Amino acid sequence: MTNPMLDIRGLTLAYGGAIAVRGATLSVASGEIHGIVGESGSGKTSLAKAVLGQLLPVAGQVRLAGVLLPPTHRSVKQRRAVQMVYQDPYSSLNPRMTVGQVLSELLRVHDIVGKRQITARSRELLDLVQLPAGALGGYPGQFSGGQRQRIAIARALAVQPTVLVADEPTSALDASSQASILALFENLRKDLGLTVLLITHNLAVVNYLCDRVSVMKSGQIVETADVGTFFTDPQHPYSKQMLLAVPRMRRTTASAETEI
Ligand SMILES: Nc1ncnc2c1ncn2[C@@H]1O[C@H](COP(=O)(O)OP(=O)(O)OP(=O)(O)O)[C@@H](O)[C@H]1O
Repeated sequence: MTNPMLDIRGLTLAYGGAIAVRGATLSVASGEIHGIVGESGSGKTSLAKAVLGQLLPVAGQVRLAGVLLPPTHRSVKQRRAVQMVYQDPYSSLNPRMTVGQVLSELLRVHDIVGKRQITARSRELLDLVQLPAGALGGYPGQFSGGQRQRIAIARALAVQPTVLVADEPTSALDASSQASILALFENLRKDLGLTVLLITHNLAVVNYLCDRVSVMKSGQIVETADVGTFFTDPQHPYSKQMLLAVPRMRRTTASAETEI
Protein backbone atom coordinates (compact mmCIF):
# COMPACT_ATOMS: atom_id res chain seq x y z
CA MET A 1 0.00 0.00 0.00
CA THR A 2 1.41 3.40 -0.92
CA ASN A 3 1.20 6.14 1.72
CA PRO A 4 -0.87 4.35 4.38
CA MET A 5 -2.38 6.58 7.07
CA LEU A 6 -1.48 4.12 9.79
CA ASP A 7 1.54 1.88 9.34
CA ILE A 8 2.40 -0.71 11.97
CA ARG A 9 5.73 -2.47 11.36
CA GLY A 10 7.02 -5.53 13.19
CA LEU A 11 5.42 -4.70 16.52
CA THR A 12 6.38 -7.02 19.33
CA LEU A 13 4.72 -6.38 22.68
CA ALA A 14 5.23 -8.01 26.05
CA TYR A 15 4.09 -7.82 29.65
CA GLY A 16 7.04 -8.46 31.94
CA GLY A 17 8.76 -10.84 29.55
CA ALA A 18 5.59 -12.65 28.39
CA ILE A 19 5.14 -11.91 24.69
CA ALA A 20 1.58 -10.77 23.86
CA VAL A 21 2.09 -9.69 20.21
CA ARG A 22 4.85 -10.90 17.93
CA GLY A 23 5.99 -9.01 14.82
CA ALA A 24 2.62 -7.50 13.88
CA THR A 25 2.71 -5.65 10.56
CA LEU A 26 -0.32 -3.87 9.21
CA SER A 27 -1.10 -0.87 6.96
CA VAL A 28 -4.36 1.04 7.04
CA ALA A 29 -5.23 3.47 4.25
CA SER A 30 -6.69 6.91 4.86
CA GLY A 31 -10.46 6.56 5.28
CA GLU A 32 -10.29 2.80 5.68
CA ILE A 33 -12.17 0.91 8.38
CA HIS A 34 -9.88 -1.96 9.29
CA GLY A 35 -11.15 -4.78 11.49
CA ILE A 36 -8.98 -6.71 13.91
CA VAL A 37 -10.51 -10.04 14.87
CA GLY A 38 -9.27 -13.00 16.85
CA GLU A 39 -9.90 -15.08 19.90
CA SER A 40 -9.72 -13.72 23.42
CA GLY A 41 -6.11 -13.14 24.47
CA SER A 42 -4.81 -13.07 20.88
CA GLY A 43 -3.34 -9.58 21.37
CA LYS A 44 -5.92 -7.23 19.82
CA THR A 45 -6.14 -4.81 22.74
CA SER A 46 -2.37 -4.87 23.26
CA LEU A 47 -1.94 -3.86 19.61
CA ALA A 48 -4.41 -0.99 20.12
CA LYS A 49 -2.52 0.15 23.23
CA ALA A 50 0.73 0.31 21.29
CA VAL A 51 -0.95 2.33 18.52
CA LEU A 52 -2.17 4.74 21.21
CA GLY A 53 1.29 4.99 22.76
CA GLN A 54 0.17 3.32 25.99
CA LEU A 55 2.38 0.25 25.73
CA LEU A 56 6.10 0.42 25.02
CA PRO A 57 6.98 -2.06 22.24
CA VAL A 58 9.84 -4.52 22.58
CA ALA A 59 10.36 -3.98 18.85
CA GLY A 60 8.70 -2.32 15.90
CA GLN A 61 7.24 1.03 14.96
CA VAL A 62 3.99 2.88 14.40
CA ARG A 63 3.83 5.58 11.73
CA LEU A 64 1.04 8.06 11.16
CA ALA A 65 0.89 9.58 7.67
CA GLY A 66 4.51 8.50 7.20
CA VAL A 67 5.76 10.12 10.40
CA LEU A 68 7.16 7.94 13.17
CA LEU A 69 5.11 8.15 16.37
CA PRO A 70 7.23 7.91 19.50
CA PRO A 71 6.46 4.60 21.27
CA THR A 72 5.33 6.42 24.43
CA HIS A 73 5.48 9.99 25.85
CA ARG A 74 3.94 11.48 22.76
CA SER A 75 3.35 15.19 22.32
CA VAL A 76 -0.17 16.55 22.85
CA LYS A 77 -0.56 16.88 19.09
CA GLN A 78 0.51 13.28 18.52
CA ARG A 79 -1.89 12.06 21.22
CA ARG A 80 -4.73 14.06 19.73
CA ALA A 81 -4.19 12.43 16.35
CA VAL A 82 -5.07 8.92 17.55
CA GLN A 83 -8.18 8.69 19.74
CA MET A 84 -9.83 5.74 21.41
CA VAL A 85 -13.44 4.64 21.78
CA TYR A 86 -13.87 2.02 24.50
CA GLN A 87 -16.20 -0.91 24.84
CA ASP A 88 -18.01 0.33 27.90
CA PRO A 89 -19.74 3.69 27.50
CA TYR A 90 -20.90 3.45 31.13
CA SER A 91 -17.47 3.64 32.73
CA SER A 92 -15.65 5.71 30.11
CA LEU A 93 -17.51 8.97 30.86
CA ASN A 94 -17.18 11.10 34.00
CA PRO A 95 -20.62 10.92 35.67
CA ARG A 96 -20.19 14.33 37.33
CA MET A 97 -19.67 16.36 34.17
CA THR A 98 -22.39 17.33 31.71
CA VAL A 99 -21.83 16.50 28.07
CA GLY A 100 -21.38 20.22 27.40
CA GLN A 101 -18.71 20.50 30.11
CA VAL A 102 -16.79 17.50 28.74
CA LEU A 103 -16.79 18.83 25.20
CA SER A 104 -16.13 22.49 26.03
CA GLU A 105 -13.23 21.61 28.31
CA LEU A 106 -11.57 19.61 25.54
CA LEU A 107 -12.19 22.32 22.96
CA ARG A 108 -10.75 24.94 25.32
CA VAL A 109 -7.72 22.99 26.60
CA HIS A 110 -6.70 21.94 23.11
CA ASP A 111 -7.49 25.35 21.67
CA ILE A 112 -9.56 23.78 18.89
CA VAL A 113 -11.81 26.84 18.43
CA GLY A 114 -11.94 30.35 19.87
CA LYS A 115 -13.75 30.90 23.17
CA ARG A 116 -16.87 32.26 21.50
CA GLN A 117 -17.19 29.27 19.15
CA ILE A 118 -17.08 26.62 21.88
CA THR A 119 -20.84 26.16 22.26
CA ALA A 120 -21.44 26.18 18.52
CA ARG A 121 -18.67 23.60 17.98
CA SER A 122 -20.03 21.45 20.82
CA ARG A 123 -23.42 21.46 19.07
CA GLU A 124 -21.75 20.51 15.80
CA LEU A 125 -20.03 17.59 17.51
CA LEU A 126 -23.35 16.35 18.85
CA ASP A 127 -24.84 16.78 15.41
CA LEU A 128 -22.03 14.65 13.96
CA VAL A 129 -22.99 11.80 16.29
CA GLN A 130 -26.70 12.44 15.70
CA LEU A 131 -27.61 13.67 19.16
CA PRO A 132 -29.78 16.78 19.71
CA ALA A 133 -28.13 19.98 20.97
CA GLY A 134 -30.24 19.63 24.14
CA ALA A 135 -27.97 16.73 25.17
CA LEU A 136 -25.29 19.29 26.11
CA GLY A 137 -27.02 19.89 29.46
CA GLY A 138 -27.34 16.21 30.36
CA TYR A 139 -25.17 14.01 32.59
CA PRO A 140 -23.97 10.63 31.24
CA GLY A 141 -26.31 8.80 33.65
CA GLN A 142 -29.32 10.33 31.93
CA PHE A 143 -28.56 8.66 28.59
CA SER A 144 -29.01 5.14 27.21
CA GLY A 145 -25.99 2.95 26.41
CA GLY A 146 -26.15 3.77 22.70
CA GLN A 147 -26.44 7.49 23.41
CA ARG A 148 -23.50 7.32 25.81
CA GLN A 149 -21.41 5.65 23.15
CA ARG A 150 -22.32 8.53 20.80
CA ILE A 151 -21.19 10.97 23.49
CA ALA A 152 -17.91 9.07 23.87
CA ILE A 153 -17.43 9.25 20.10
CA ALA A 154 -18.17 13.01 20.11
CA ARG A 155 -15.57 13.41 22.86
CA ALA A 156 -13.01 11.53 20.76
CA LEU A 157 -13.87 13.65 17.71
CA ALA A 158 -13.59 16.93 19.66
CA VAL A 159 -9.80 16.94 19.34
CA GLN A 160 -9.95 16.30 15.58
CA PRO A 161 -8.20 12.92 15.37
CA THR A 162 -6.97 11.36 12.17
CA VAL A 163 -7.34 7.81 13.44
CA LEU A 164 -9.99 6.35 15.71
CA VAL A 165 -9.21 3.10 17.51
CA ALA A 166 -12.42 1.43 18.66
CA ASP A 167 -12.17 -1.57 20.98
CA GLU A 168 -15.41 -3.58 20.85
CA PRO A 169 -17.45 -0.34 20.60
CA THR A 170 -20.79 -2.11 20.22
CA SER A 171 -20.45 -5.23 22.31
CA ALA A 172 -21.92 -3.70 25.49
CA LEU A 173 -25.00 -2.47 23.60
CA ASP A 174 -28.36 -4.00 22.68
CA ALA A 175 -28.95 -5.06 19.08
CA SER A 176 -30.64 -1.90 17.83
CA SER A 177 -28.04 0.38 19.46
CA GLN A 178 -25.29 -1.78 17.96
CA ALA A 179 -26.74 -1.29 14.49
CA SER A 180 -27.09 2.46 14.88
CA ILE A 181 -23.52 2.87 16.21
CA LEU A 182 -22.19 0.88 13.25
CA ALA A 183 -24.15 3.13 10.90
CA LEU A 184 -22.64 6.11 12.70
CA PHE A 185 -19.08 4.86 12.09
CA GLU A 186 -19.96 4.46 8.42
CA ASN A 187 -21.22 8.06 8.28
CA LEU A 188 -18.18 9.42 10.10
CA ARG A 189 -15.89 7.74 7.65
CA LYS A 190 -17.90 9.23 4.78
CA ASP A 191 -18.24 12.72 6.27
CA LEU A 192 -14.84 13.14 7.96
CA GLY A 193 -12.68 10.65 6.07
CA LEU A 194 -11.73 9.07 9.41
CA THR A 195 -9.40 6.11 9.47
CA VAL A 196 -10.69 3.50 11.90
CA LEU A 197 -9.03 0.50 13.54
CA LEU A 198 -11.94 -1.56 14.81
CA ILE A 199 -11.32 -4.37 17.28
CA THR A 200 -14.16 -6.85 17.50
CA HIS A 201 -15.07 -10.43 18.28
CA ASN A 202 -18.03 -10.10 15.97
CA LEU A 203 -17.63 -11.15 12.34
CA ALA A 204 -21.04 -9.64 11.52
CA VAL A 205 -19.61 -6.25 12.51
CA VAL A 206 -16.63 -6.82 10.21
CA ASN A 207 -18.96 -7.91 7.43
CA TYR A 208 -21.13 -4.85 7.76
CA LEU A 209 -18.56 -2.14 8.32
CA CYS A 210 -14.97 -3.01 7.47
CA ASP A 211 -13.05 -2.64 4.23
CA ARG A 212 -10.27 -4.97 5.27
CA VAL A 213 -9.67 -7.27 8.18
CA SER A 214 -6.68 -8.71 10.02
CA VAL A 215 -6.96 -11.93 11.94
CA MET A 216 -4.91 -12.38 15.11
CA LYS A 217 -4.08 -15.69 16.69
CA SER A 218 -1.73 -16.26 19.61
CA GLY A 219 -0.19 -12.80 19.27
CA GLN A 220 0.38 -12.91 15.52
CA ILE A 221 -1.47 -11.49 12.54
CA VAL A 222 -2.12 -14.63 10.53
CA GLU A 223 -4.12 -13.09 7.69
CA THR A 224 -5.01 -9.67 6.29
CA ALA A 225 -7.55 -9.47 3.49
CA ASP A 226 -10.24 -7.40 1.82
CA VAL A 227 -13.45 -8.22 3.64
CA GLY A 228 -15.17 -9.59 0.53
CA THR A 229 -12.25 -11.96 -0.10
CA PHE A 230 -12.02 -12.90 3.56
CA PHE A 231 -15.62 -14.09 3.67
CA THR A 232 -15.51 -15.92 0.35
CA ASP A 233 -11.94 -17.21 0.26
CA PRO A 234 -10.23 -17.19 3.67
CA GLN A 235 -6.63 -18.39 3.51
CA HIS A 236 -5.48 -19.26 7.01
CA PRO A 237 -6.86 -22.41 8.68
CA TYR A 238 -7.85 -20.34 11.71
CA SER A 239 -9.80 -17.88 9.51
CA LYS A 240 -11.58 -20.84 7.89
CA GLN A 241 -12.41 -22.20 11.32
CA MET A 242 -13.78 -18.83 12.47
CA LEU A 243 -16.00 -18.60 9.41
CA LEU A 244 -17.25 -22.16 9.82
CA ALA A 245 -18.63 -21.10 13.19
CA VAL A 246 -20.88 -18.58 11.39
CA PRO A 247 -22.06 -20.46 8.28
CA ARG A 248 -24.67 -17.93 7.18
CA MET A 249 -22.20 -15.05 6.98
CA ARG A 250 -22.12 -13.23 3.70
CA ARG A 251 -20.99 -9.82 2.49
CA THR A 252 -23.96 -7.52 2.72
CA THR A 253 -24.86 -3.98 3.60
CA ALA A 254 -28.45 -4.94 4.41
CA SER A 255 -29.88 -4.28 7.86
CA ALA A 256 -27.15 -4.82 10.41
CA GLU A 257 -29.78 -5.28 13.07
CA THR A 258 -30.90 -8.64 11.76
CA GLU A 259 -27.39 -9.83 11.00
CA ILE A 260 -25.73 -9.18 14.35
N1 LIG B 1 -1.85 -5.86 31.75
C1 LIG B 1 -1.45 -7.10 31.42
N2 LIG B 1 -0.52 -7.77 32.16
C2 LIG B 1 -0.11 -8.99 31.82
N3 LIG B 1 -0.54 -9.66 30.74
C3 LIG B 1 -1.46 -9.06 29.96
C4 LIG B 1 -1.98 -7.76 30.26
N4 LIG B 1 -2.87 -7.42 29.32
C5 LIG B 1 -2.93 -8.45 28.47
N5 LIG B 1 -2.10 -9.44 28.85
C6 LIG B 1 -1.87 -10.72 28.15
O1 LIG B 1 -1.49 -10.44 26.82
C7 LIG B 1 -2.12 -11.33 25.91
C8 LIG B 1 -2.93 -10.54 24.89
O2 LIG B 1 -4.01 -9.89 25.59
P1 LIG B 1 -4.97 -8.83 24.88
O3 LIG B 1 -5.82 -8.23 25.94
O4 LIG B 1 -4.16 -7.93 24.04
O5 LIG B 1 -5.82 -9.80 23.98
P2 LIG B 1 -7.22 -9.53 23.26
O6 LIG B 1 -7.15 -10.22 21.95
O7 LIG B 1 -7.52 -8.07 23.25
O8 LIG B 1 -8.23 -10.28 24.23
P3 LIG B 1 -9.78 -9.93 24.51
O9 LIG B 1 -10.50 -10.18 23.24
O10 LIG B 1 -10.16 -10.91 25.59
O11 LIG B 1 -9.84 -8.50 24.98
C9 LIG B 1 -2.95 -12.29 26.76
O12 LIG B 1 -2.18 -13.45 26.99
C10 LIG B 1 -3.14 -11.53 28.04
O13 LIG B 1 -3.29 -12.41 29.13
